[in-house]
Amino acid sequence: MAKKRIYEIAKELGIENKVVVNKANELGFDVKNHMSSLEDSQVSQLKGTFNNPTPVKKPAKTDKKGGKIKISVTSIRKNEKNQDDSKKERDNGHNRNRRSNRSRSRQDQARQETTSKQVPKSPKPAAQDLLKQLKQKQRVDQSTMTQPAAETRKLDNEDKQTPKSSEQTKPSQHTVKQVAKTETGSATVSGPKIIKPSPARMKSSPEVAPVSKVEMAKTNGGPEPVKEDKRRGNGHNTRNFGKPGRKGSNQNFGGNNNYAKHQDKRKNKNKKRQFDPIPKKQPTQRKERPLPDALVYEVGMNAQDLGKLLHREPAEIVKKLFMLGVMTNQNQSLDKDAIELVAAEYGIDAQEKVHEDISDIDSMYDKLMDESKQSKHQVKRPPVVTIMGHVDHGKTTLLDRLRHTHVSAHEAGGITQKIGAYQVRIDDKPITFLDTPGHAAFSNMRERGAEVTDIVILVVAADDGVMPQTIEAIDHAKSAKVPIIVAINKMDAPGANPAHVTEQLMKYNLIPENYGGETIFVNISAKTGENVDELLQMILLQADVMELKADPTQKAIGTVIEAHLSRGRGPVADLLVQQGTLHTGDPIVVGNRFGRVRVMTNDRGRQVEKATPSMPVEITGLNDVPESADKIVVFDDEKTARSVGEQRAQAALQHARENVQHVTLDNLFDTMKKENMKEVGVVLKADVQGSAEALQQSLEKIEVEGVRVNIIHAGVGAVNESDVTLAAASNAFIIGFNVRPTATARSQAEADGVDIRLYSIIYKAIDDVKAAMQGMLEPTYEDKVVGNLTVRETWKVSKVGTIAGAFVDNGYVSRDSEVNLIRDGVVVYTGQVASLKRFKDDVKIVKQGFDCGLTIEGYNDIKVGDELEAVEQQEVKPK
Ligand SMILES: Nc1nc2c(ncn2[C@@H]2O[C@H](COP(=O)(O)OP(=O)(O)OP(=O)(O)O)[C@@H](O)[C@H]2O)c(=O)[nH]1
Repeated sequence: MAKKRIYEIAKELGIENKVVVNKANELGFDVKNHMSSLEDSQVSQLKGTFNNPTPVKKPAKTDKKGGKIKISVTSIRKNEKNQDDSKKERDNGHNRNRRSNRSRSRQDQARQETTSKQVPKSPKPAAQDLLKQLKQKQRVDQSTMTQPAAETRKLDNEDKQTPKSSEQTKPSQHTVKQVAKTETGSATVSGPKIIKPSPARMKSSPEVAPVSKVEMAKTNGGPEPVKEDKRRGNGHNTRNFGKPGRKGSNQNFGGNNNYAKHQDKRKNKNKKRQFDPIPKKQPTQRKERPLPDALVYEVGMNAQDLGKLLHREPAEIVKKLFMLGVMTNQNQSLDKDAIELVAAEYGIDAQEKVHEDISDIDSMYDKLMDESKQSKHQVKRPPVVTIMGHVDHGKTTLLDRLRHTHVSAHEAGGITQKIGAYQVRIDDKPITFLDTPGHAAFSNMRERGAEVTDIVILVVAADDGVMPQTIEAIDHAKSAKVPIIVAINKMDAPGANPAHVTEQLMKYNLIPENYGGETIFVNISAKTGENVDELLQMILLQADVMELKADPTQKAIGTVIEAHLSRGRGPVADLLVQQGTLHTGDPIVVGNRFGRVRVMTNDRGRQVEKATPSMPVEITGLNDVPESADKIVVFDDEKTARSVGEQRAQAALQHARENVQHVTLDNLFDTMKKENMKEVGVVLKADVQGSAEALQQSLEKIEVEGVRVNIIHAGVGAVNESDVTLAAASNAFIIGFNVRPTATARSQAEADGVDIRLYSIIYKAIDDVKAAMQGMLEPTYEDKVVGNLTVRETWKVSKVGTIAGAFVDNGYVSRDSEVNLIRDGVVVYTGQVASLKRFKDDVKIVKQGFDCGLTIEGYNDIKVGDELEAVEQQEVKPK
């Protein structure tokens, strides 16, 4: 048999180590401390010296006050814990607890020694009674136990009867513990106090509940009862509970019953986990959603983005890319090739999503226009007509006639609201006329990208024929590829010669049908209304040929014809709906403005709820006045419309700032006042250094009302691009003295709006700058020959004088022109044009290739063959 150490013997005897050591020494054994070991025979001898060979029952504690002895289960458990944990304590080195145990043992022993002298070695009657009660209760509990639990209990008791060391018997840790508890429990029953043996406490007491609920449940084969760990954290330091190696200082191993309970619970819990009959819930299998038909991607997406689109895990995408030779992680942006590889790997198409700039309403307009042209919902729409022609040929008269006869005649009360366009009805078919005659309006609209006109009506006066502006109108219409209907007007006039006009027009490739051409000619009188209906019919015919269609189902797009600010109604825009249908309340962006269609009025002044294609309407509800030719696009919501409008307005403002007008000598005075300038910037270039310096000194001396000249740069040589760039950036102008700008500098200056002034006399430059700063710079004018004429005929008319019948060889002559009369190469006379006529009508201007009749103020000696130079004064900038 192995040797036994003193402390083991002491433990068995329930005596303090020191006492045993002393006794061993008394017996002559070689014992130094509690760690000293003894032979088996020595142990028996030593044990024999103690009167009580069985473990000593400690005397019950006497209550100081009443002398009443209380035995608590807690105390019992504390003691058994002391016993049970002593080994653990050794290992764990919890000296503090050990010290406390030792001191407690010392006290107990001292008490025992005293008590052994005074009282018999048995528990006090009161304590015995209590124990009895306790045991009785336990028996009751035991009898109520389930059969398997009782069996377990029985087994346990059997174990108790055949005590074994914990090392030898290890059927299960729990059982060992229970056995240990049972052994020590009987020895240390007389422990400290407990007030009330609660069932919970009894449960963990070795005598009361050797079998835990867990075990009971296990034996039953049923599921473990729900753990009653409700008190967890109640009065405990829950942080450190049950964490081996992290025992907090507040954990009292020696006497903390709660800790023991907790340990039990933990063990039970672990066992429960180990033997839980309920199978663990399997992780739910993730159902894979089907792949999309196509991968609509944007360059720069990462594996996570693609995972979302493809309904796949990002890791799977990364893996796929890895297999394809693309090393990436989930967050790394992927290029087009990598994304398309992934799509191909999944066997689906890849479509790149092109980012659409919603603020680019011009592109949106074009896109919607194209879409509507492809639409299946297209229906016939009214034609949009512009009337063009030479001055005084009757455009306004025709428009007035149409408006009054064909609009007001059908509407009671006539036109109440004049808007920039109106609809005329013939046989109940509407025609939209733009109410702005002349090619200027047409070309202005075109210049801004607005092509709203379907048909041009070219008005030519039958008594005048083709005139310069007629030709211009033809050119404009042709370049816009808009078909022309010729209306030969003034058929009622005495000198009307439609055949002549037709002949003239044929030169411009406008060939009437009866001459084998395709152009429609209608002879009308805007004044009398003759054939005006026929003209309208011809417009409808032309429209039919053109198959003008639109899709009224889509969102409206249109163009502003005119806009103004109304005092009562705010910004008002006259617009033409070109495709789709515009509804009241639609959120819109118009050019750089935005809003919601508040009130919509048609060309007859009636409020309407919707406007269909080719319908001119007036709308209110915009945040500001738009410009003519601005595009209109409808948005889904007002918020987007607002943000787009604001974005566009901001961009326009930025653009305007970039194109800010630079200071020039001409605007210097105004700019100084407006911008509160303190100095005038000048870039100075001269032929020689001396001139540059002289000019610089003179200019820097100029001071007008506290404003001085600041020479930003002075140098020698031609004005070059960098001078222009510098001047543009510094809002300065350039003075060149005896130098010229280079060709590129000149064009750049024009583009940037930089003023270049060239001088060859110093004082002239200084005077000009001074005068400009004082706002007294006079513009320079120069006589310029604008046309050359040859006198072909002369008439002498009384009271009028001599009328020269002249032909304009080149350029033009106007009513404001001055003429030089040249005879045999000599300027004989210079005077103002007194009157200018074409046939019988006064005209403002006669251009190259036309005859005219003119008189010269104060000069009648005009002869056939005389040459006339038409001269006009034009403002010139020094070169
Ligand atoms: N006899 C006659 N005179 C006409 C006819 N149509 C217009 N006129 C006259 O021609 C002149 C000019 O007519 P407008 O309608 O002002 O001509 P316009 O082309 O609009 O002229 P601008 O506005 O200057 O471009 C006016 O005196 C009209 O009365 C017509 O059919 N017969």
